[in-house]
Amino acid sequence: MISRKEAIALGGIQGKELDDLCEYASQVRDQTWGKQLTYSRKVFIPLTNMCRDRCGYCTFVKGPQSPEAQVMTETAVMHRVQQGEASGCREALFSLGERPEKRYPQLQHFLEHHGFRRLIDYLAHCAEQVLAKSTLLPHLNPGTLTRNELRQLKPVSASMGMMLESASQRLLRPGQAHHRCPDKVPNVRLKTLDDAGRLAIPFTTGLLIGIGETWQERIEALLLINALHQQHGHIQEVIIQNFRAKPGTAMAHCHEPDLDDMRRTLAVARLLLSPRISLQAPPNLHADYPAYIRSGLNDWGGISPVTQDHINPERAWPQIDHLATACQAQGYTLKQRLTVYPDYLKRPAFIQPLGPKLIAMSSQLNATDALNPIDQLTRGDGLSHDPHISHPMACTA
Ligand SMILES: O=c1nc2n(C[C@H](O)[C@H](O)[C@H](O)CO)c3cc(O)ccc3cc-2c(=O)[nH]1
Ligand SMILES: C[C@H]1O[C@@H](n2cnc3c(N)ncnc32)[C@H](O)[C@@H]1O
Ligand code: MET
Ligand code: SF4
Repeated sequence: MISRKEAIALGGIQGKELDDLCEYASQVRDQTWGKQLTYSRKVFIPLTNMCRDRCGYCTFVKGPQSPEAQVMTETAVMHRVQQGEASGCREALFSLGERPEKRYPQLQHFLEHHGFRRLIDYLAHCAEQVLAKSTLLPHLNPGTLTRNELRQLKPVSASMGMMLESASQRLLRPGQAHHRCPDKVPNVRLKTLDDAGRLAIPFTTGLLIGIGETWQERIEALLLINALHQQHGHIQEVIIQNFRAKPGTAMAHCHEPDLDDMRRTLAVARLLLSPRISLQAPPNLHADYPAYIRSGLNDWGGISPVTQDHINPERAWPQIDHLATACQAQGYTLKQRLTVYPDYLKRPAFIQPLGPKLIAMSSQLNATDALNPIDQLTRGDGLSHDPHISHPMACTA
């Protein structure tokens, strides 16, 4: 483990020095997580892609005038969930725009038409339906939430998440990634993380790397996350996600972080964060699995046999057997996990009221895993033209 001062001094290291740092981070990972890497088999549910923010890197967001703007109906949600069940998924990842109903009357009308006041109420309802009618566990990623909203969502989810992205205030200035994004104000996001801890919600957070933050700001963000975890014990995983530049966004021409930058950041994250916080990087946003494994991560996050990564739709998921082979070549097995990590199953406050269901699913997963460790995953999605996904205008008649 390293100090803040040491971490800051590691910015820019390369070559042998960087190799040694990564080796140290890998040893620390191995001591806690052993020779096993994990992933969660999931379906992606983009409940709506409308959002009141406009992050400079985001292609997910669509304005109501766009033909791609959508709100998923409950039928569409359940259809996708059933496809996920049939493909061995255990997680329904709800990821959506932030408070779009505050900006767009079309969305308000959709909600009223279906008997809901706020988008969060509709999200809670859909998650409840998933729990009642399927074996998938909801993981909710709707962005910033008040303590009351978190309290409302906890009983209908196994875990929740929200990327801190960055703790840099600078990124709110004109020309920066979070200009005019009220939900990306670092103190607002840190408050959500703190409230989630007070309510004992197993929580995922992380940093988006390469959106204009400095190395020192990255370190400060990791330390803030770790401090909240030391207070509440609720940060189950930290995602280190590399920014990908996308055509049509404000940041289309910005530099993407290079492999050394990601290795350095993963290794320092492993050495700064509490060892029991899972360290995750998505496998579909880069090409070098061995280098990532050798930088100290222990988890690949959610991977879907059914749906695209709707945040990065141009980046296909790897086939699980391919990923498993890459892990094996480095001396690691690949294991499916639930959206909530095993540590929390021993802590009743974190799994109320779903505890018995989660514990049963965890044992069942371990039993199946012993029989059938690797399944084939198909590429792509084929759902982008899902007839059940409605244009909001079509629903507000
Ligand atoms: O497919 C994706 N899954 C994303 N996930 C899902 C994640 O990989 C899994 O659902 C969790 O690992 C479940 O524990 C996120 C979850 C969060 O709580 C916060 C941010 C993300 C970001 C992404 C993402 O960009 N793409
Ligand atoms: C769901 C998460 O996806 C991430 N996200 C959004 N846009 C991009 C991009 N261009 N590249 C990589 N990650 C992105 C953000 O961190 C968001 O919180
Ligand atoms: N809008 C939320 C956020 O940025 C959820 C992920 S992006 C679709 O945190
Ligand atoms: S990243 Fe999330 S908050 Fe930002 S514009 Fe996209 S959907 Fe909205």
